[in-house]
Amino acid sequence: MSKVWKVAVLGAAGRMGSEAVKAVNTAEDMDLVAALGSSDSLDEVVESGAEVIVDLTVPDVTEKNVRFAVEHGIHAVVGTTGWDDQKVANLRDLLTQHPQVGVLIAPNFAIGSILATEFAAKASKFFESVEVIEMHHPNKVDAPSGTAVHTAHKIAEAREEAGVGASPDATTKDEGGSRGAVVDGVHVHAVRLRGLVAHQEILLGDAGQQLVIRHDSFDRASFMPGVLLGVREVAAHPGLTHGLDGFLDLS
Ligand SMILES: NC(=O)C1=CN([C@@H]2O[C@H](COP(=O)(O)OP(=O)(O)OC[C@H]3O[C@@H](n4cnc5c(N)ncnc54)[C@H](OP(=O)(O)O)[C@@H]3O)[C@@H](O)[C@H]2O)C=CC1
Ligand SMILES: O=C(O)C1=N[C@H](C(=O)O)C[C@H](O)C1
Repeated sequence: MSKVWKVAVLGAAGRMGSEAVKAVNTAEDMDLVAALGSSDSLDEVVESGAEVIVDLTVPDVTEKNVRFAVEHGIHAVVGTTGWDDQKVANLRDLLTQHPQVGVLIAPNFAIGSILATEFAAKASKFFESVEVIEMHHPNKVDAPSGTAVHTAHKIAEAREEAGVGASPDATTKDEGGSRGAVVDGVHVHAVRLRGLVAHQEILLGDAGQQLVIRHDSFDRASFMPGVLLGVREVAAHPGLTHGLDGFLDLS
């Protein structure tokens, strides 16, 4: 009999959380021991004997939830957005005091999205210009998306390593932020539209040519294999892993 993971889902009544509850309940190597909403106490996680939490809550509370888990020796798989540099640095500090605990922060659990980000970062040193467009359902509370921020970061890293300069841009007058947010020097545009789930395009331009790398999540089912992989792997990776690509062989 293989290991059966005791899992607590936080944000269990939400769009992602409710899918995760179904996915964990369907996985033979997992046992859903707690499903928490916003009015439940985190003490339930400890009382349930959970070995791993899956955090799919809201940007304002995810840091508190993850800190609680780490302080109680519980691993964490985190899909919630809002992990800025300061929060990530604080978490790294905390994990040094709990070296046996693993935390995965996954800006996106969908394999296609992870590959799109990877391909875009690889391609970006060959093109003078690069911009990101993320498109989501209108109930999303944060912009730009965590995936777009992560993608911009990876692109910026790859271009810096290759010695590629900033994308050319003659704009001197931008009425109302028409050129979007600038994340690590990469312009990021956010669309919110009824009917959408989660979509991203990376536009790469050079003299006389354009490459567009696009990923679409049409259903939240697309995220579930990644969530389950995270639960199965996180304990084997103590410390912080930022991006599910850390658990995949993309070489
Ligand atoms: N990494 C990935 O692949 C993906 C990540 N996401 C991210 O996941 C997060 C959740 O998205 P989504 O499901 O659409 O959002 P929802 O608003 O549908 O769900 C959030 C849930 O969290 C609950 N919640 C709020 N505070 C707490 C708390 N303190 N403890 C427990 N539960 C709490 C809310 O409950 P209540 O209604 O009672 O307030 C709600 O049910 C977002 O940050 C989103 O960007 C989304 C899709 C994919
Ligand atoms: O809120 C969402 O829906 C999503 N959030 C994540 C993000 O901000 O990148 C992941 C995915 O894009 C869906």
